[in-house]
Amino acid sequence: MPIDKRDNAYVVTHALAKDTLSRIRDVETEQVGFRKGLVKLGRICGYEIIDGRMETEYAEIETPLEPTMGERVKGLDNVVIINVLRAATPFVEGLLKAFPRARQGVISASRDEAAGQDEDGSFPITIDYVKLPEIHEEDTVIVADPMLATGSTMCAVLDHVVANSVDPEHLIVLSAVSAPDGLLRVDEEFEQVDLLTVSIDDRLDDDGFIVPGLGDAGDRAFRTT
Ligand SMILES: O=P(O)(O)OC[C@H]1O[C@H](OP(=O)(O)OP(=O)(O)O)[C@H](O)[C@@H]1O
Ligand SMILES: O=c1cc[nH]c(=O)[nH]1
Ligand SMILES: [Mg+2]
Repeated sequence: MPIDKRDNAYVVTHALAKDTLSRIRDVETEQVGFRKGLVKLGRICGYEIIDGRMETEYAEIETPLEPTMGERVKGLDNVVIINVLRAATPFVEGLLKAFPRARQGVISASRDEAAGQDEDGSFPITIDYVKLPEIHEEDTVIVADPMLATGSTMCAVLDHVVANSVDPEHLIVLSAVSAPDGLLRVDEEFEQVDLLTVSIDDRLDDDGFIVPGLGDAGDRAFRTT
């Protein structure tokens, strides 16, 4: 079963997704390996979304030899991918291999870690740039961010995505690693969202980092500290 239901979220259980995540968790995996791993994970997750969330339909096709019935994925042209800068960039590169004709949106969001966490554990989020395509009823919208920790970033992002837009057919929040707190928060604030992740980790540490996690995804992918 490639996608399993766990509490309020769905988990991508493809063996290659688990293998790839284990490789990028490894502290010895340097920038290039880390970034390539995130690209690969995005591609696998894209294929799993097609398999688990989209339908196929029969279509007449003409091979060089004779007409026959084939199957086509419905709605492949109605996919919107939203890239939450910056750590989602390699993840989205992989998703685009599954959805090459996706319309794309970009939201630049970052946790203000210097300001510290509020009493409820959430971070203030700075949003610098928002550019979203028009969202239609028939769309599958995938909001991609490899890390869902406290959920502060994703909730701030979703505020922009749902504002002034119709309810799309699917609104999927896709992450590689999630903390239970973040999944709970997004689920409580946006009940229409389908939460999909490769791993639900144990907990958050005192700095709001996912444990065991993989560290700071943006820093590891962009070689900043
Ligand atoms: O669920 P949260 O507690 O909000 O944490 C998750 C967010 O934190 C990281 O981004 P960061 O702010 O480090 O920015 P970056 O992607 O530019 O590194 C990560 O990429 C998520 O966007
Ligand atoms: O564990 C975490 C939490 C937030 N952002 C990351 O990159 N990693
Ligand atoms: Mg971010």
